[in-house]
Amino acid sequence: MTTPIQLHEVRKSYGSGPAAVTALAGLSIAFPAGSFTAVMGPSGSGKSTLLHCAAGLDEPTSGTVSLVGRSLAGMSENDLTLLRRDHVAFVFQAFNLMPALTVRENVMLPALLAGRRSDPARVSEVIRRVGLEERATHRPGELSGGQQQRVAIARALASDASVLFADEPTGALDSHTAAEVLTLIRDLADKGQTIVMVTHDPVAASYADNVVFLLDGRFVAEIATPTAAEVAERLAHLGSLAGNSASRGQR
Ligand SMILES: Nc1ncnc2c1ncn2[C@@H]1O[C@H](COP(=O)(O)OP(=O)(O)OP(=O)(O)O)[C@@H](O)[C@H]1O
Repeated sequence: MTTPIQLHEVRKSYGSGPAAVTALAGLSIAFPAGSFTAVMGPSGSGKSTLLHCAAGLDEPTSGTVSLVGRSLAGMSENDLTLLRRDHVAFVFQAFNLMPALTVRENVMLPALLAGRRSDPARVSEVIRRVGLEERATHRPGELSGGQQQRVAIARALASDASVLFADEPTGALDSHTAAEVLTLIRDLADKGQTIVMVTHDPVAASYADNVVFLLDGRFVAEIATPTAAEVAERLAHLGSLAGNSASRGQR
């Protein structure tokens, strides 16, 4: 099986000297094709930095990243943009929709930016799948948070990207709407997309095939076929360790 996302000994530091912050401390991790992985860990453990480095949105201080079989080291901004455009979809907590465009236009935007023609029937189909067919001509400001996130998911569906990065996709949603959105993300994984989702929510993580836990920028644990209770327990344990290491650092 191929491995579309691979990080090898990735270190990421911000700033320099005594004020430097190490967000990733030599992290090696691989996400196999078609897997749905939740990334968890205490606040500041490096989850978003992992996602940004894996997607080529941020450059590691050292170590290597490969995405859909391409090494990102030394790749130009332009080539990175093209690689993301053709292979990667994003769903963020803050929806990232264009306020002036309708639902339908937002879903078609990645294809438009890539200079590809959208198939109108397919666009209608993905909008129907996320339950927004009656809202297709509305603008994001006229939709609820859950509906806006469903537009972002429809956009990811329409893009046919092989990799989806999601950063707290349900962070702004109530539990019922979050469940709907997670079911849609789960469907994408079942259709073969490789999904990496950062979340604080053990229930959200339980939709994944696998949960990886970070602490202080390192991989520390993993749970396959997780239940929300197992994840919550592990997270509480890591939270207490994070507290200890923070207080050690102050001495
Ligand atoms: N642009 C930046 N400049 C300086 N420090 C940063 C920057 N981005 C992240 N950091 C630091 O790197 C560490 C890891 O941050 P990151 O956002 O990856 O953590 P996280 O696990 O996603 O946290 P949270 O759960 O709170 O979102 C933190 O100590 C953070 O303050």
